[in-house]
Amino acid sequence: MLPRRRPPSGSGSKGRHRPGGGRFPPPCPAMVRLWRARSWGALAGLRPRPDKFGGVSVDLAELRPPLRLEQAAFGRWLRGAVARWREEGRLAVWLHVPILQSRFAEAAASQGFAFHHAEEGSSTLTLWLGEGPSRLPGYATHQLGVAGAVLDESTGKVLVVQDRNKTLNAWKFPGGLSNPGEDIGDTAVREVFEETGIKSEFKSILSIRQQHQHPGAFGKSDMYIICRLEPSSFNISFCQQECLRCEWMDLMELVRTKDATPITSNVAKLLLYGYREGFDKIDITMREFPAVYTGRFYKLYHRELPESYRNIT
Ligand SMILES: NC(=O)C1=CN([C@@H]2O[C@H](COP(=O)(O)OP(=O)(O)OC[C@H]3O[C@@H](n4cnc5c(N)ncnc54)[C@H](O)[C@@H]3O)[C@@H](O)[C@H]2O)C=CC1
Ligand SMILES: [Mg+2]
Repeated sequence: MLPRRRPPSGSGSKGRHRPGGGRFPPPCPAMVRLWRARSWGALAGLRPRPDKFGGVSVDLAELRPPLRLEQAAFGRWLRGAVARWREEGRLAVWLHVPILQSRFAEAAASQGFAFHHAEEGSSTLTLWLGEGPSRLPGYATHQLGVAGAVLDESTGKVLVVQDRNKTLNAWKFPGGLSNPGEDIGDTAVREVFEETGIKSEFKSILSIRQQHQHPGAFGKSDMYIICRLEPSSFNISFCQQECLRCEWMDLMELVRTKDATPITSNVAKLLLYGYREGFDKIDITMREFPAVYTGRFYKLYHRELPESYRNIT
């Protein structure tokens, strides 16, 4: 059960008597609102936090015992809190619900909240309180897959695989899904190693494909990047679970074969062009810069920029 809500001090029109006999003047409405905002949170152990966009965020992981809070009691608390935030002109409510408290998501949904996203241990629901349709940003829109076109320049051969779990056995570059927080080049190198046993180094990005409503991305959009990699080992030891075949194939043969996915054929032609005429014709290279706000570094991918242009101030 939620502890009962106490009326704010000074509620009612006359103020109240103190034990010492003195009288408080009735607090101004702003003070009452502030008090209510604090005590509504405190009552449940919650600390609703305003954000810089005019919203308020509530994390149910902060709920203090009794943990066996009834759904109905939570629903009453939420209804009152939302009414107050609406009065205050808040634009949105973000409600973070630990997975074991999911019964509260049902209570929130019945008051108009909808899922924004879910991670392993919690879900986040939102309610838009502003005018017109919600302007809240959505969650992740794409998944990212990265493959490596590993070219052995001394032989003109490129590393290709056929997936085991596909109905069509077409040649493609080894690759797979990026891990959270993983750099593009690191995904390419890792996936190539996991699937083929070949070690390699990231050189550049060759192509980016964007495909919407991708079945393998749970209906979300799929971004598929193919990188150019340089091999540093050559003995294939491929993953039997993921791959049916794996080999070093002559680049010209890959360009000509009918047994390759269209994207593989196109990128093979691009790679052949770079191999013959210079990789600077095809490479989207990477430079690293310090990020201004976070104190971290980011990677910027772009076509080669001549020194004379880089140094323009
Ligand atoms: N046109 C092309 O050459 C191809 C491009 N791609 C792109 O590559 C990326 C993904 O590469 P992958 O090699 O598929 O990823 P991946 O190398 O990370 O492997 C994903 C693994 O998850 C397994 N898997 C997928 N769905 C599953 C499910 N529902 N239940 C259990 N296991 C499941 C797969 O069998 C596979 O072993 C995507 O961006 C995709 O668009 C994938 C295949 C062909
Ligand atoms: Mg794969």
